[in-house]
Amino acid sequence: MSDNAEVFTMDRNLALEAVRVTEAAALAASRLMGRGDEKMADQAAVDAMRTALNNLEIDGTVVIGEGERDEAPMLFIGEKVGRGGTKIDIALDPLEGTTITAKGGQNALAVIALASEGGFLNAPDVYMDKIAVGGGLPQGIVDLDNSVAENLNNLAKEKGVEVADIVACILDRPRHADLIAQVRDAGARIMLISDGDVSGVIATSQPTSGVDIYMGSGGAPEGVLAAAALRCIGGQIQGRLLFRNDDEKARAKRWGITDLDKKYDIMGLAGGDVMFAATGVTNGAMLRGVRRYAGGATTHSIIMRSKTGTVRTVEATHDFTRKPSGD
Ligand SMILES: O=P(O)(O)OC[C@H]1O[C@](O)(COP(=O)(O)O)[C@@H](O)[C@@H]1O
Ligand SMILES: [Mn+2]
Repeated sequence: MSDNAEVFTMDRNLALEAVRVTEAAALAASRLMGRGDEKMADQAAVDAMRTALNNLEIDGTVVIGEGERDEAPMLFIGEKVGRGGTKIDIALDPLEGTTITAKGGQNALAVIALASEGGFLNAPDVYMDKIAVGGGLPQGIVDLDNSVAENLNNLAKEKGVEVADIVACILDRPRHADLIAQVRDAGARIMLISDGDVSGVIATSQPTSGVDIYMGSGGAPEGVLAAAALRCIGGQIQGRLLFRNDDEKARAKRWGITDLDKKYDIMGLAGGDVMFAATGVTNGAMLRGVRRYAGGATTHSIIMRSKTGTVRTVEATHDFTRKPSGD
């Protein structure tokens, strides 16, 4: 983290501006819900998010984006966005849940997080092993280096419940077969999700979601975004990058990561002053999806800041007859 990040405070109004950015991406992606074309839905979200971002009075740098310049024509890592102003680092996922959207499933989001310069881990697009729990629990109650059973038992004890009452949210992937078996052996319950672990991690901090712990590997960029959300809403997350080959290791090194086995805590993933905004694309546990009707649409968003812990939900009505682009 740069020295700047320690002393720098983001303009709080920026949080309210950020929601326009996720609203625009969600509105665009939602038009393609259930159309079976992930790429088209993603591209629509990317285009809309980029246009909205470039309207903000910031000197923004995309730190977590759509990929490296050669593979992502827009919102690539290192891309400068905004009309000029405060220096801000940006982590974004214009469509978190491309497959969900293509199938019209649950919990697709348009997501952005802002940090003071240097706040985010420059995570390459590799997998990350993650563990997360909600707020109000003692620091270190779960740890990536503990066994699955140990984590579940400690969490149950702290929450004053049986292990059988604990629900672990895990991405439904063959790579998680062993993890799932260990959770079952420990006696806990499981909620398997098809995609969308930003939403899965945030669910740990929401009592109504029924999720107590998130476990397993997903995208590293999504780990950074989820950490930003938990910084604001409360909760703990740890992440460790997972590399499948030398090329992925080389990528990490290119972004200045020297210790490839490092276990990152929440501040290591998203430090300094952080803001997080998300708009529902499809219906989910936290947010309703975009609803479209003649001449307009409604969006449902959440915006939050680490500095104050204020969490706002914003319901917006968009009139396409007056604002055709929906931005
Ligand atoms: O599908 P994989 O390769 O297991 O990757 C998991 C990652 O993909 C997602 O499910 C969906 O992400 P995208 O829609 O942005 O591609 C993330 O939530 C998760 O971190
Ligand atoms: Mn994603």
